[in-house]
Amino acid sequence: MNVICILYVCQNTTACSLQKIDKDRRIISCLQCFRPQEMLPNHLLRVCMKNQTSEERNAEVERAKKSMKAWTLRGRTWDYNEMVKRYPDEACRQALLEDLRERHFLILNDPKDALAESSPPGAAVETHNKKPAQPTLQDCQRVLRVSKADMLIIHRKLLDQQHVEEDQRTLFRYFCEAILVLRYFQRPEAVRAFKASDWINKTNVDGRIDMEVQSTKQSAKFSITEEDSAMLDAYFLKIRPGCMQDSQDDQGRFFLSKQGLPVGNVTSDLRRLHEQYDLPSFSSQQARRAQITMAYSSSDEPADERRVRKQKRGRGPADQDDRDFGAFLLQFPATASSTPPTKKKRTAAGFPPDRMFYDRWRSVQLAKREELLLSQCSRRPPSVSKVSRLIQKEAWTGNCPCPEDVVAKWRPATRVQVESDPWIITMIQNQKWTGLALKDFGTKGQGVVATEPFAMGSVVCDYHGKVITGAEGRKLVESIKGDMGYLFFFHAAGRDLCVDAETFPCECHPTENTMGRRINHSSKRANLRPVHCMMNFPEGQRDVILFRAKRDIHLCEELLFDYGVKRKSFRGEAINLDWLDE
Ligand SMILES: C[S@@+](CC[C@H](N)C(=O)[O-])C[C@H]1O[C@@H](n2cnc3c(N)ncnc32)[C@H](O)[C@@H]1O
Repeated sequence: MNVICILYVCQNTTACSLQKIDKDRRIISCLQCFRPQEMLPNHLLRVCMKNQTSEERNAEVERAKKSMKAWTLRGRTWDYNEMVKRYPDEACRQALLEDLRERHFLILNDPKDALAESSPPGAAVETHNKKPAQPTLQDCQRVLRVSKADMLIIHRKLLDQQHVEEDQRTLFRYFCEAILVLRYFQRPEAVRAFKASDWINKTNVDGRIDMEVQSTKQSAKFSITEEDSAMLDAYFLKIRPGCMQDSQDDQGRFFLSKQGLPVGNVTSDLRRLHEQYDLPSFSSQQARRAQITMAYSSSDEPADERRVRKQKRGRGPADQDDRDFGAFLLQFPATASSTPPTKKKRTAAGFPPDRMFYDRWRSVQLAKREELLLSQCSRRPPSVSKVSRLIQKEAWTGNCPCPEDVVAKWRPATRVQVESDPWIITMIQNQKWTGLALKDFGTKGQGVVATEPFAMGSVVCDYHGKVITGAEGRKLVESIKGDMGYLFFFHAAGRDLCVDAETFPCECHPTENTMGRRINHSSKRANLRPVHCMMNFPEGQRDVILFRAKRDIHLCEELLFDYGVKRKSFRGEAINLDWLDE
């Protein structure tokens, strides 16, 4: 038996984390602080309305519930067809779509759905009306990520021989079943048929745990990680024996109900696990499809060729090939740094000796390598020579991306990518944005010019200053009348925020001439668009205003953005962008 070391998270939150899964509480956002709350009445009592009466708090709870209901009914669903009409700019629309998906909005007529069906480019918007959106592999596997911390706590308790409640044991079994279905794409009937002897006969090959599951229809060979194996082992050694009863015939199955019978319905168990975490449920079929789609979309085989290949072989064999290629990828993960599987290894693992899977594997790896290179150029499109240098640094010996292709594939980062981009985070921290210079513009005072071109969508710099939230920021803006353009007031995520760039130099950069505050106003010639982001700094999230290029910006061009000034003649009013987060 392998000794597995798992890092436990939330060690001192054991009790409260596990309590969370006991009750299925609605999360309701507090309309005072705009933060989601699991127990709003308690929160209001202790934090946001501690000085008010209980009647006032009850009324506030009702108001919040109504608001949540209204949002669920109307606000959570977006129709892609409507977005196409309202937001004609493709790049911005895609960024918005990405953002909405990431935040769990429900997208009607999602073009991804059409992509999954490999329909021709351009047909997506017209043909997707009839089908529900195809979830991504990430969506399908979300429940494994979300529940992991709780499962690690149960796992540790099991190993430490501590008491684990009955429902926690059952939940742990659901999780183990979900591992096999959602991570290793086993069919529910195969998981149901999985035998204790299959588990006992598993072998450890170079850190991967190989096993074979015999179901009535077919047998499936696959290998799992040591970490997943540790979870299944804890179930097998610590939970399953407690379920066995002399009076029941368990048929030697691995997964048993608490009455000691083979589990009846793996799909229902998965649904219950999803319900426990308030997540939409995904079937094993959706997970398998998502996995195939992912393998395809990360392959650089043109969509047309894929379609022709599928058509030639007919639907059945093509699907079988895709499944086999999925198994091939599980056996030989294609990362940017992995070495390609040799013919000997491929055949030893039971795959055909020809190059078909090998070539597809290389395509997947090439796409990953391109992705890796592009992730190092998040601010602006790289030059061919920069990509060549990055490739050289990686010292790949074969299957190298072509620098020109990488340059052509550059796209502006989505908001979610920007919010965690290490380079942008460093620039905000040290205020050493490159490609910018100060210039005197006479009556306007100083302004900022581009010393390098910026492609549309590039992140140019931030509007730096102390962020003041709520009424205090509004008061600050109102108290300063007239010639004043260093307060950036806006409304985002339901809150009033004000960036104070008037206090200069700022506390955090006493010696830096921060650039964002020097950018002048123009409503007609604006080439920058301010965007509100919640940047993920190592010490936590923070509100930041970033400027992105609205169009390609040329060398020596002055950078300008629209302060949102209503009056015709600009007199230096505070920047006032109520619409920023709409
Ligand atoms: C955020 S600052 C911009 C940098 C400023 N020009 C400087 O020298 O520090 C805003 C101030 O710049 C000036 N300004 C900005 N845009 C202007 C414009 N289009 N016309 C005239 N003055 C402008 C106004 O004095 C305004 O209060």
